[in-house]
Amino acid sequence: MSVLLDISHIDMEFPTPRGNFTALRDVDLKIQQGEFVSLIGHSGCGKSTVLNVVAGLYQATRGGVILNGREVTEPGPERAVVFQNHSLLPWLTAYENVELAVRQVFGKSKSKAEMRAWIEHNLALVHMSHAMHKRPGEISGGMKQRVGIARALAMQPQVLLMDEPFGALDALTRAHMQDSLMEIQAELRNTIIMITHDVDEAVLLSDRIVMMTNGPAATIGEILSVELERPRDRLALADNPQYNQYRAQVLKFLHERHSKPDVPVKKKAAPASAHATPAWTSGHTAKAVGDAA
Ligand SMILES: Nc1ncnc2c1ncn2[C@@H]1O[C@H](COP(=O)(O)OP(=O)(O)OP(=O)(O)O)[C@@H](O)[C@H]1O
Repeated sequence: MSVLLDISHIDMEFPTPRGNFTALRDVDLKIQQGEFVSLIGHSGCGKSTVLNVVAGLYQATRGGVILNGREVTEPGPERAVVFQNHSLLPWLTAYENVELAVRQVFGKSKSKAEMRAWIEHNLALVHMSHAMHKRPGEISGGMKQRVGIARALAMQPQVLLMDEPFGALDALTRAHMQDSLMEIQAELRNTIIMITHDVDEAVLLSDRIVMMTNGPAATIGEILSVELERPRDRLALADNPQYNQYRAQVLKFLHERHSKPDVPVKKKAAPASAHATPAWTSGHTAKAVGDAA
């Protein structure tokens, strides 16, 4: 396997009224084609910042990102993003929401019939064929998130970036979505970077778990390779000693070596320099974070 994505020695500083705040220091990570990588760490450590730099929404202060030999300087459809909260257009059906993205990417290269087949194929992948003509207001939260994932997949991105994609879902729906994502990844061999706070989710889904230290100047503390056979079955894994050992390793990192006292939570504002969220991102970036600044 070859390196698809090279996150090379990234520093990220944000200007604040009290001077520059260093969110990331020397984050360095090489990701292979077809790998599933999770980022885990305490709230406010800088996971979303890493993802936003890869998405091209932020420019790193130092270092950079190379995708397939080309430097990332702005957002692009080869890096589709799925955020925690879907951002479907409420007046369009599920089909039309996916169609919008497909037209942007394939409007010139696919015929109308090819586009229709492609949209239907991607909605089928996330088990949404039965509800593709419904509007977001008529479907559940999990279904909306499925449509967001279908929309991202339909762009055939080289990398799928997921920022807590299942964080807003109830436990059962979340488990279904995790299973669907594993099935899709087994079929398409997508390269995925996913932020999660959920240790079980990280171990279940990942090839590698990247554990981040607390900020300011957060960096990669440890990387755990998860060598559990695929396909993975959540019920069978519950009694698997290796699974439980991986789980314990991540918990130890988070709660012993890099524990964090509770901090007040405040809303994060997008910096003036950040690019506007483009149509190929799903959901929104503004969410509560522990502010270490
Ligand atoms: N636009 C910004 N301007 C100033 N500071 C920012 C900005 N975006 C993030 N930060 C700060 O950078 C640090 C990392 O934030 P980030 O959102 O990347 O953390 P996170 O690990 O994704 O958090 P969470 O798990 O809560 O989503 C935090 O201290 C945050 O307050």
